[in-house]
Amino acid sequence: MNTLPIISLAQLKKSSSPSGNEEHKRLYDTCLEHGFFYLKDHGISSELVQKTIQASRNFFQLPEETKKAYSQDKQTVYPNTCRGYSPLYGETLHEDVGPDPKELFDLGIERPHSDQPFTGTTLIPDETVAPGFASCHYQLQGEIMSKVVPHLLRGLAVALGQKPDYFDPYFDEPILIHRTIHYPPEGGIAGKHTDNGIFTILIQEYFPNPSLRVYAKEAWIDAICLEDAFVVNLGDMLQLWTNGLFISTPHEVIHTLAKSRISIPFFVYPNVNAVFQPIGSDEKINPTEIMLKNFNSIWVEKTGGGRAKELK
Ligand SMILES: O=C(O)CCC(=O)C(=O)O
Ligand SMILES: [Fe+2]
Repeated sequence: MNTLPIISLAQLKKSSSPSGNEEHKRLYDTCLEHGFFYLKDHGISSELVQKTIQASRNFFQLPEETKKAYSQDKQTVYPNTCRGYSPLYGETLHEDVGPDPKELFDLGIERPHSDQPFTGTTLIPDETVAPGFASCHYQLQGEIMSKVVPHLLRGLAVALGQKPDYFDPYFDEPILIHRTIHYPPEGGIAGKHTDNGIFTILIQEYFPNPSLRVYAKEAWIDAICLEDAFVVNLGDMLQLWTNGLFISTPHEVIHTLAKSRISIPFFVYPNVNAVFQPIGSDEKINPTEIMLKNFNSIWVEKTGGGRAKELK
């Protein structure tokens, strides 16, 4: 059966040599060929993951008017479509599929408001309204951003033949879209798309049958659930940064099971005012401009996410 590769974060962290180890070589090949992999040995407890999935499930079971008190239009961060609750048929990831039957809540890294996009606080239900929702999510976010993201960035830098700290200056205050999604039973969908950022760390609720599938090596591959492993997929911005070497892979969710499904993707982007030059080019790229265009395409024009327009 065609499956996605498994990469060990602990092995990536072990390397003492500047050119990396066998795991970095496997990561390099994986990023070239699949752009999608499982990440194991990430150091985040499954108890915290399970608690956060359950807290999400409880939030989505609240009455619609309770959830709508935290809608995107109540949020104060610019653009307000990057935070808060979006009901069923809110997001369009592929124009032909149309608005997705799924509901979601977006969090970010809590920072004081500024005139920069994607920067500020989230209006999120407190413990009395949704017990454990904010607290579990922010604890998980803290762990993902300290135990996983910096080490994965370093692993990718070494795999690319760069110094381990190559990406560090661009990610000291990264932008994060931290999302939890609820797919209804027998018909939850996320339309075909690519992710727009550097990479996405995806936690999917465990089910014996897969709902996420990935188009790699000219075939659709099921991203089956592997217990205790996260899914990582590379985004368009890393594809651009590496001049097309590392690939951002199309994927979609078709959830047909009788129980609804929770997933928790963390979409990682560089600092809001970062400017990077794709490897081997003089071009200067502002990631925030790319992000704003993507948000406009998804939420305003409703023409899809990432490179969805190229995917028929
Ligand atoms: O829910 C999933 O498994 C994947 C969701 C996804 O690809 C996305 O929101 O970008
Ligand atoms: Fe995605």
